[in-house]
Amino acid sequence: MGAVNAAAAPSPDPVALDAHLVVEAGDFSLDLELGCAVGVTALLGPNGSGKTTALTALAGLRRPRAGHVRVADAPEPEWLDLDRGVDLPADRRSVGLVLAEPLLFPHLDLVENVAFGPRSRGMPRRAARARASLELERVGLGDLARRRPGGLSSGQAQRAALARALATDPALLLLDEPLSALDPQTRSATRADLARRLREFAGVTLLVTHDPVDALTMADRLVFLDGGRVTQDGTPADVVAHPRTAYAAQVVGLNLLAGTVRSGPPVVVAVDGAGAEVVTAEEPGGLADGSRALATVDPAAVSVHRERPAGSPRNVWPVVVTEVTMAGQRARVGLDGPVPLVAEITAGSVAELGVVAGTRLWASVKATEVRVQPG
Ligand SMILES: Nc1ncnc2c1ncn2[C@@H]1O[C@H](COP(=O)(O)OP(=O)(O)OP(=O)(O)O)[C@@H](O)[C@H]1O
Repeated sequence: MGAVNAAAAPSPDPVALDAHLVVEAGDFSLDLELGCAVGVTALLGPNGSGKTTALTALAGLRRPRAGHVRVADAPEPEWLDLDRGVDLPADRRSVGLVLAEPLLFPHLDLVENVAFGPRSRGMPRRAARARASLELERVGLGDLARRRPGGLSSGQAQRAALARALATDPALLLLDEPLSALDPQTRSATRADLARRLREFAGVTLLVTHDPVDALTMADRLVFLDGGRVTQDGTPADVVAHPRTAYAAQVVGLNLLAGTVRSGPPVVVAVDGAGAEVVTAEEPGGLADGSRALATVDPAAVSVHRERPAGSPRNVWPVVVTEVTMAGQRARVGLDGPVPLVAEITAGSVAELGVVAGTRLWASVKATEVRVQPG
């Protein structure tokens, strides 16, 4: 049996991006080691923690003081090795870059915008346009190929920016807060399209974001930075189980419930495997009956009670406390019930309700506190 198990054990994913970046910028210093497999790694951290500095150093737009960058699948895999005098210029690094603002050429239509990269790398005009059309199809913009950027919505422009970044077959895709300039409705629809496209991309993606939903829905791995140093590196499940910093706890602390929509009013998400439903006061556009959705609830919006609460809350479930973690005057309380939840309550409530592992309580969430987006 042992031999069978050993044979079946998955081998670790090969490292496709191997980097060590030592960057100094004024008083700030970044010292970051990264080993990423193919897939999406989210880079998270508070303002000024060094996320953008890391991306610009990888792209060759900023020179580290020391370090190395190797990207296994790039045509020229050695991008940086300062000990050996290697520092490949930005235009020879196989990088796609998407920023918060799409920065498309206003006088060119979408096909020409997206064909620009392949053309400038020597691809013949007709082939570059065919490639651009394919990339636009892949992000759902096939019908808008002849439009100029001025005629696009913000979400369409950002999808066009992704198509442009991928049209050169980069080995490394860098996304710096790609959804942060979008309004909430556009943001969730664009996120779903982006996530779908990234799952098909065969290279390494580094996604800088402040948004927990971006990180939890798109990334296979989370790397947390603070003050230019890695504070935690793991899968979303690892970080949820053992967040090492208050920032990480806050990021992964969001209750995220995947399920299927039943159109309303009120709109309901039937949570996968739970036999429970979550009612939302939102009327999310584009979520047809039976479509996949993600409902999110801030732990601070989960109330706990000794008795079944009377009155207005639409979402009320009997729960059992699984664990209590104190952080200053607040406590995070794990709850097992028809839907798994984390509640964040005051230390005073913990004492008042006698909350310890095994306590039976009622949890309630107002329908106005449930956000829903395409899943
Ligand atoms: N050219 C520079 N000269 C001096 N300081 C700089 C320079 N570039 C960046 N910094 C500093 O480096 C630190 C990291 O900045 P960086 O933009 O990488 O952070 P970030 O994590 O991307 O932040 P945000 O989330 O706000 O975008 C900041 O303190 C910033 O002020």
